[in-house]
Amino acid sequence: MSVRIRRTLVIDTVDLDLGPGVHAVLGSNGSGKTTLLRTLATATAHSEGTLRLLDRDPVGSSLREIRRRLGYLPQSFGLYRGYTVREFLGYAAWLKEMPGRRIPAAVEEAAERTGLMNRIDAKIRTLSGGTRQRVGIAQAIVNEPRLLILDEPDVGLDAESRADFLSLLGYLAEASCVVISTHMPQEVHDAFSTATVLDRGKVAFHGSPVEAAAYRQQSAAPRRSMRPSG
Ligand SMILES: Nc1ncnc2c1ncn2[C@@H]1O[C@H](COP(=O)(O)OP(=O)(O)OP(=O)(O)O)[C@@H](O)[C@H]1O
Repeated sequence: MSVRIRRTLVIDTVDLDLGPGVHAVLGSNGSGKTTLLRTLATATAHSEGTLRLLDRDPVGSSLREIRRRLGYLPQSFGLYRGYTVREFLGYAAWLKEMPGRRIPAAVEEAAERTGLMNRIDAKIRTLSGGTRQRVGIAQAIVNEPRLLILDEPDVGLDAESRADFLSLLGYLAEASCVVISTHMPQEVHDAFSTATVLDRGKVAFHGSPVEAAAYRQQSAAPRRSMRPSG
């Protein structure tokens, strides 16, 4: 499938089949990572080819069904600063059309999994940047999504929070397809299921994260040798 924004072909004939697991989308700035993730999250429509999400075409009532089972953390997102964490997560669950009786337990579970229980009744405006990022992750997982799209979720997380986050990803990926755009170090990618490297909107590489690292090193090499010496 391809995605055009205005007239520009931003995603060019990307052909991927992703199942349960953690799938990294890598590439330099402007390569199309955010656009691909927005398309998988149904925030941007694809313009050519076919897109199937959770075995459905993202149109009409199927689109609504996909969104119920989708979690999305955009690169930058708005938080209701006057809400408490509990209120905000409850609102996110309501937007996902979760049954009202299930929402309180789902909110606490998402807060527990993201280490937010001790701040669950704090107003969002009082939270640090890293804690707000955890709220962003919590809102993405509150409905136990089967498709989870995370655009640079580790931004602002300290080393301990990142380690917790990676074990959370491992747990979620047992049953769900997790697609993550990240600038995390290579050794972290090695635990992921696949890595896709985008280059100007095309898939330049798709395979194991270890092979992706070798590919990226190789493709970066000529550029390094072009640096002026001295
Ligand atoms: N709304 C838009 N209008 C015009 N061009 C856009 C728009 N959104 C994205 N683009 C262009 O599409 C290309 C891919 O952008 P995208 O944000 O998807 O890349 P990215 O790989 O996520 O970059 P980064 O790592 O900097 O976040 C860029 O050239 C960008 O300028």
